[in-house]
Amino acid sequence: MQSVKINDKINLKIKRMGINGEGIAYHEKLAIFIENALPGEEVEAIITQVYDNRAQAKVYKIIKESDQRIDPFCVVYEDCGGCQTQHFDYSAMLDQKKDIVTKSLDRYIKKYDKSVIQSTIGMENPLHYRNKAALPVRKLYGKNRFGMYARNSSTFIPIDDCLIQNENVNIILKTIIKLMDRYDVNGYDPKTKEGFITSLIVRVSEKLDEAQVTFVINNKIDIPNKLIDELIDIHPEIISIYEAYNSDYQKQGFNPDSKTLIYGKETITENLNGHDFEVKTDEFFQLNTIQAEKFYQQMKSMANLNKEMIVLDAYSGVSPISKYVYENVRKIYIIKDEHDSIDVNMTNAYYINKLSEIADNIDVVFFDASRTGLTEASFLALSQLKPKKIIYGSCNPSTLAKDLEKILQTYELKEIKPLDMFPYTSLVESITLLELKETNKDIKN
Ligand SMILES: C[S@@+](CC[C@H](N)C(=O)[O-])C[C@H]1O[C@@H](n2cnc3c(N)ncnc32)[C@H](O)[C@@H]1O
Repeated sequence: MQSVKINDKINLKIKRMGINGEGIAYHEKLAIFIENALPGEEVEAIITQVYDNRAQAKVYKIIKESDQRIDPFCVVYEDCGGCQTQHFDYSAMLDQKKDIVTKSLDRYIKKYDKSVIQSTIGMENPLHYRNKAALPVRKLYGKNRFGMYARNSSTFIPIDDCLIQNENVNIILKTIIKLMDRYDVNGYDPKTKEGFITSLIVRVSEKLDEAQVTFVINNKIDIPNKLIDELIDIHPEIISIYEAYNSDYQKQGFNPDSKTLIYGKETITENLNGHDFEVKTDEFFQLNTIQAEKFYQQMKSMANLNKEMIVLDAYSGVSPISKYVYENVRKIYIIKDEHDSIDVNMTNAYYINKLSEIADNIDVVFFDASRTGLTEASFLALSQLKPKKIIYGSCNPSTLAKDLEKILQTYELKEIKPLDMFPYTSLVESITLLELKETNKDIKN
């Protein structure tokens, strides 16, 4: 039996922020997650859900307000699920991101030196940073609209603009919607089941001013040529247009095999610190161009490379890490996903599918895994290759901490640098430096 039940009203002191941006308080040792409450605040909260090990609540009244509470800058912030921390001072949020990393490690790792966790690398101007939007489209009251989903729900919230998206992404989205109205190409209407465009994906390259558009449809149709012609006439920077299929209008994304190029090139080019990247619509590319440059530079500098070293880029994607480091090392092994294209310019790069293809001692392994953390193959790589250093780029402090619990049996934790890749959200990116313990070096030799 829990100490609270649904609809109970209780006073709570918020101790810290959770990984989804909620305030966390304790009531008779039960953790309660309170949406929109900030660390340091005292609130009267209404319990909305009770689970075995936690409860959820919403703020009924703020009794003591945090000095760091600010007015959100977006009119749909309360409804939209895109941002979670617009009501919190930006620099205070950078401190919270460091704290989120610390609390995640505390859960999994018994003893470590907390001073290894550095301050969060933030943005000078944290607006308009997203270089890509993938937004649902609906026909509402006779008009096409793009929008977002409400927090924790599939309710469509129409928007006209988004202050965290690149400004040209907003402008292109608005042009497409206007042309959809003009040419009677309609967003899906779940009530009438009419219309067929379920979402729009717009990606821009900020350095080279190119743009890519993907129409996601739930029915095989052809987007009229006159719509495409007018779109590229208004926006000559759009050099790549795809159509892709997804039968479930509530799900983001699409089946990569269903995509068809309907105009221009397969890729757009972005440049980070002098390195060009060709990106297809379904390929991973960091969403925040300014922070991506800092992220890769940081990974490189933490590795402290020299021309004698042999390194491994284990989750390479379009190979940003390899491009940043290949000129500073003797040889680089790159593990690619089957769909990723190979860059022929890196003459000391060896593309491999399996670890058994590595014929050298590896000095440094770069991991830049997905949110789910390292795969079994990565742990196998560590136990077989025993690299002297690991540079682990993570976008999820929970899976990072879980992985570190295992890695720290043989490696020493030297440094963690959180980085704000997604301002005004609770997401935390970080880079961790680990070094092989002396005792394990002996075993290898
Ligand atoms: C966070 S992204 C990083 C990609 C790249 N390092 C970058 O910075 O753009 C993770 C990448 O890991 C790839 N990936 C996921 N699971 C993988 C696996 N089992 N083997 C190889 N690559 C994988 C994904 O395709 C994706 O490109």
